[in-house]
Amino acid sequence: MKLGYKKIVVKVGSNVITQANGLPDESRIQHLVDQLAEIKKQGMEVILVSSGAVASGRSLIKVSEKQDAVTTRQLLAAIGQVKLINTYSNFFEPHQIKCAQVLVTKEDFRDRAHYLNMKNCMHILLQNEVIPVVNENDVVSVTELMFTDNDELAGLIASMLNADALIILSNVNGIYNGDPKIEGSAVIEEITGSVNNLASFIQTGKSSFGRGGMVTKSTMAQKVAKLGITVHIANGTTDNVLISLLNKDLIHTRFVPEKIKSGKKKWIAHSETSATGIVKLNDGAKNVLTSGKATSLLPVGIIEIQSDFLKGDIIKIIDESNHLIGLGIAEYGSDKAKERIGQKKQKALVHYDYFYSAI
Ligand SMILES: Nc1ncnc2c1ncn2[C@@H]1O[C@H](COP(=O)(O)OP(=O)(O)O)[C@@H](O)[C@H]1O
Ligand SMILES: N[C@@H](CCC(=O)OP(=O)(O)O)C(=O)O
Repeated sequence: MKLGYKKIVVKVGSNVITQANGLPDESRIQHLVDQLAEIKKQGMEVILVSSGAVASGRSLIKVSEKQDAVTTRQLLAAIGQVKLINTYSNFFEPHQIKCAQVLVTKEDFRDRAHYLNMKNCMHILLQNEVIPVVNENDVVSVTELMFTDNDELAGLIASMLNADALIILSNVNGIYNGDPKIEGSAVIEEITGSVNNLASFIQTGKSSFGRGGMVTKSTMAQKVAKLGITVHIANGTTDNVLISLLNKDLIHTRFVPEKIKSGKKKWIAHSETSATGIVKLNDGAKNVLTSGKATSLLPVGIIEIQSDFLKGDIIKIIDESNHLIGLGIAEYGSDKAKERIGQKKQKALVHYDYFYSAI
């Protein structure tokens, strides 16, 4: 295959594997499995992030209209995930490939011990030639505990496993420069760096069974590409989509990766929600820190500690206008940091190796 990746994460959206009538599209699932098996046989490590539990559940049980949305989703996902994983398992079997169910929550990425347990488990599955099939644990992840959607989850998995590429399969050919339904809109084939006006192209509506929509897909894709992982958004309903994409024979959107960041930086990049402290910098410090050079955050550039933290905590670093500059791990607590505000020749609050620039 022309794209010489060694490890890829493939995310399949609900729409790709659900028919218009809401029932699972088994022939589509089988076709995707056949392609994944082919890719694996070529020597690539494959991790699948698949949505579709709720949609599968809908085909198995009729839910009372009186039931609220949260419990309905729990019920459908709990029943549907069994069917979803069985369908994958049955389709992988003729290829002599085993798949494994990995259900995760946001909490598993926040807690470093959980994170490392999950990472070790994934490694052992891959070492044993098993394809992990990952989904959110929708039974316990409700309301604010949920991922924005499985695109966010796929981005986290790709970062955690240092994948070469993340392939997001949706029901459109990629990100269009206008409404995909309107004639004249075309697929943006390559996106480099942070494109400020990207969101303006995207309609806020989502496809019928999806959760996050294209806006969250593009935000996540830019963040993941910044960590050094190529992100592709392509149409999962196109025949042979994965094989064509990997052979550079498909029109779709590709996010060009930046320089590869370390595993620790990748974890920090996705840890904004678990940050405790908030540290405000002056413009001079902001410029140095975001210049791309290896520089640590020194107390001389700090103008305010807005929220307390302990040594080892993730802290948010903001500029004078309160915009996020980056995230880092504190080398000491906020008590010491407060004493050192604006002072020269003090130990760095965040070492360069543990700083992730969000700009
Ligand atoms: N500029 C755009 N380019 C591509 N798709 C867009 C754009 N604006 C809005 N969309 C919508 O985003 C949808 C895909 O997102 P989503 O519903 O989250 O899918 P999935 O279930 O695959 O995660 C498309 O079906 C499309 O209608
Ligand atoms: N975990 C849910 C999927 C939620 C989700 O993000 O869906 P999608 O936007 O189609 O990728 C399920 O399996 O039904």
